[in-house]
Amino acid sequence: MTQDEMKKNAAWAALEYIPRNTVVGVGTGSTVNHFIDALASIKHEISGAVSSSVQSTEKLIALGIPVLDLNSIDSFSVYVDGADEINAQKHMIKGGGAALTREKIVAAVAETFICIVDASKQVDVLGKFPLPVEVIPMASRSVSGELAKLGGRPVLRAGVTTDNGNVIIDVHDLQIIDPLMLEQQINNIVGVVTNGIFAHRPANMVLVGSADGTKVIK
Ligand SMILES: O=C(CO)[C@H](O)[C@H](O)COP(=O)(O)O
Repeated sequence: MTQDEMKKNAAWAALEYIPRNTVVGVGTGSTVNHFIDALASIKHEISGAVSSSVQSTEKLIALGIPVLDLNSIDSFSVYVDGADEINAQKHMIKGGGAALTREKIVAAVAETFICIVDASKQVDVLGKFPLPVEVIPMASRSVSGELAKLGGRPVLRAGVTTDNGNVIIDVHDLQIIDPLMLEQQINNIVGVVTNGIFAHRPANMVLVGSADGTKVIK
């Protein structure tokens, strides 16, 4: 079974956890693209979606799923998104698709975060995947200097501008022993919008697609 088939299995398994007649929070990425296909199969049973990126919004609309403004709702029950890495505490690294800030905003409003991944995303210690940090463009040099002081190797992601008009700095060679502390520490650097550690808002449930089926971790 290919990695993409495992992603697809995890994504379709998420349908079982979508309450009907509610708004659904939708993340970004190739796993989520499968989830949007799955969501389209029950589009008449949901009230619409809130989206974490222009990319997901375009796909949702193309498949006939109404996209609501996050500011038009107080809260919603379920947010479904992928991850680049996830540990046993359900802390994640996200932002491989450069959508981390909107993903964190939408996830913050959701009651439940369901993370959909293939088995390769499960790790003991976060940090092998370079940590994405969204940065205001004029601060990229100063922020890189501060990130280097934390022990990482910052690399500006070439040719990428986020949906918010910012740049992404990927921090290589980090061993993230304390995700809660590092998430806060990086967010305190002036010029950082947010970073891709999701520890203060971990997943509540993980659906792991593998060759042996989809495992549910609650
Ligand atoms: O955080 C993300 C986008 O910003 C994605 O969830 C993450 O990169 C995983 O992507 P994929 O499902 O394509 O493996």
